[in-house]
Amino acid sequence: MKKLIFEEVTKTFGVVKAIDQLNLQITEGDVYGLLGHNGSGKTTTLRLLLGLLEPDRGNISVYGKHPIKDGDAVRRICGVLSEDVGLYEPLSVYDNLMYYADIYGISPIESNRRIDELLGQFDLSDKKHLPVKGFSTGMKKKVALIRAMLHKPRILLLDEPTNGLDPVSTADLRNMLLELAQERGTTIIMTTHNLEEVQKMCNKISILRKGQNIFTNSIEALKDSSNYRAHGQFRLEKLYMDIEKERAEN
Ligand SMILES: Nc1ncnc2c1ncn2[C@@H]1O[C@H](COP(=O)(O)OP(=O)(O)OP(=O)(O)O)[C@@H](O)[C@H]1O
Repeated sequence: MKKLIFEEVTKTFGVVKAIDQLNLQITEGDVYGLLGHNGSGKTTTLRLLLGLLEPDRGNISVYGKHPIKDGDAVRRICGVLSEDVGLYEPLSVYDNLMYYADIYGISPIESNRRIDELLGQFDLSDKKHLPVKGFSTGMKKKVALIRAMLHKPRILLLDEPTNGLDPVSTADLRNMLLELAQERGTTIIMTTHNLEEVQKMCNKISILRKGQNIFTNSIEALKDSSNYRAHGQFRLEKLYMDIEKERAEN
């Protein structure tokens, strides 16, 4: 099994230590939730993984590749949904997607096939030729998700993927991502504050605090533990609150 590995990684911005001796291991096919308060280092972790930032210390390996030295190769196997969706607003959905398909080096025939397939899955087929400008937040997010998936990446990095999506779209996205992980072995790493969704979607989580990994476990193991139950059911929210409270007291 291929792995994404962070070993004792540190990244500072001036006096701010955004990532502090971070250790993380993510296995191919994991649907991995990166949790933590605002400013705990989640987005910085994703940017380091993509080679968009260089660590001050420590090692990062993405399926055996170095994000800085092998930056292009790493970014080719990654699909990214960033917090700011970054679409060209005056262009249509189709033109936005074709622009990126071309950057990814996908042939026009394959691009058209893939765009139609994904637009269908995201229930956006009838919006194909409309400019993105008038779209709702959730619709723009869907277009950005399609863009991230166009080149069938082996790793999907999703910053707050369900933010702005309605419940039906959230459930559709969850099913689509789980299918990708289970059938294609796509690794999915998501940062989110939506703990209920993490509990439904992820098989493993880490909680970051001040740039450190303060807790890692599988959802399966957590469900078996009796410590984090409310009304007899496992509640990730309870675990999160307990851990944050414990840390704040120490
Ligand atoms: N380019 C930058 N320049 C200066 N400081 C930065 C930069 N990027 C991140 N930081 C700082 O690093 C810390 C971690 O930020 P990061 O964006 O990784 O947190 P986060 O966990 O993603 O937060 P959120 O949940 O709010 O998105 C914060 O203190 C932030 O202010």
